[in-house]
Amino acid sequence: MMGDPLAETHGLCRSFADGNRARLPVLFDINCHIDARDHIALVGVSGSGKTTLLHILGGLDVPTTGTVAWPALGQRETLRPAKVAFVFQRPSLFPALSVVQNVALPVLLLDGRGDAVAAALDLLDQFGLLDLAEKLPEEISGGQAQRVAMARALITKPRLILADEPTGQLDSAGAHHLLDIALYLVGESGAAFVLATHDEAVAARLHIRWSLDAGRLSTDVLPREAHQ
Ligand SMILES: Nc1ncnc2c1ncn2[C@@H]1O[C@H](COP(=O)(O)OP(=O)(O)OP(=O)(O)O)[C@@H](O)[C@H]1O
Repeated sequence: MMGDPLAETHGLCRSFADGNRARLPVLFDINCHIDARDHIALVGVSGSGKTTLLHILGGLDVPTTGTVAWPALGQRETLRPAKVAFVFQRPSLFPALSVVQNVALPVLLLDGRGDAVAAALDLLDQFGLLDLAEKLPEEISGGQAQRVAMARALITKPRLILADEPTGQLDSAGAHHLLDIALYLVGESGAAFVLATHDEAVAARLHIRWSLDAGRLSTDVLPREAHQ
């Protein structure tokens, strides 16, 4: 039997002030849930609300009306970085820290465990980035930085990973390579994985498809075997 969902929303709406006292509606009446082992592609044209929805599901933003909750994970304040990890669309590595320090950081912040660096090196190795371990973020390419950010998201073995266009700066082979490793690692841990993307070939590898069209969500679940 399926346990409690990791995340769920009911009647979620989000609007932003547009500077003119009017509200700009971005998400309308979103009802969705995420279970363990769900692999979800979140698709939609630019401006359709993908980042806004991911931020709310990650507890980084709150709905204007309606609800979001994490029944299997607990209160919003306790989600990150141990239970929910986020891969941001824009570069998010700390510029003063080396690649390996960036990847180890979430574990160091959590409990200062002595094996954080070893775990970070192991993950970098799996992503084919070991040679870059001692480099600073400014010394690596945008695509390499996206792979480092994905490694950093996975280091705490979170139950839910929310990734905002993590393959946007990679060529097709690089995008599929990143997905190969990420899907292997989330498959091992049983985590759920939500990936916003414009790339149909990337989206087609995930068995659940969420489409946002001008802030409205439709979902489509396909047989898992046909994917990956
Ligand atoms: N903090 C904010 N204040 C005002 N408007 C915002 C804010 N954040 C997002 N928006 C608006 O909400 C809409 C949806 O933005 P969002 O970034 O969620 O779209 P997206 O689907 O992720 O786009 P892209 O694919 O280009 O990243 C856009 O019109 C954007 O301008």
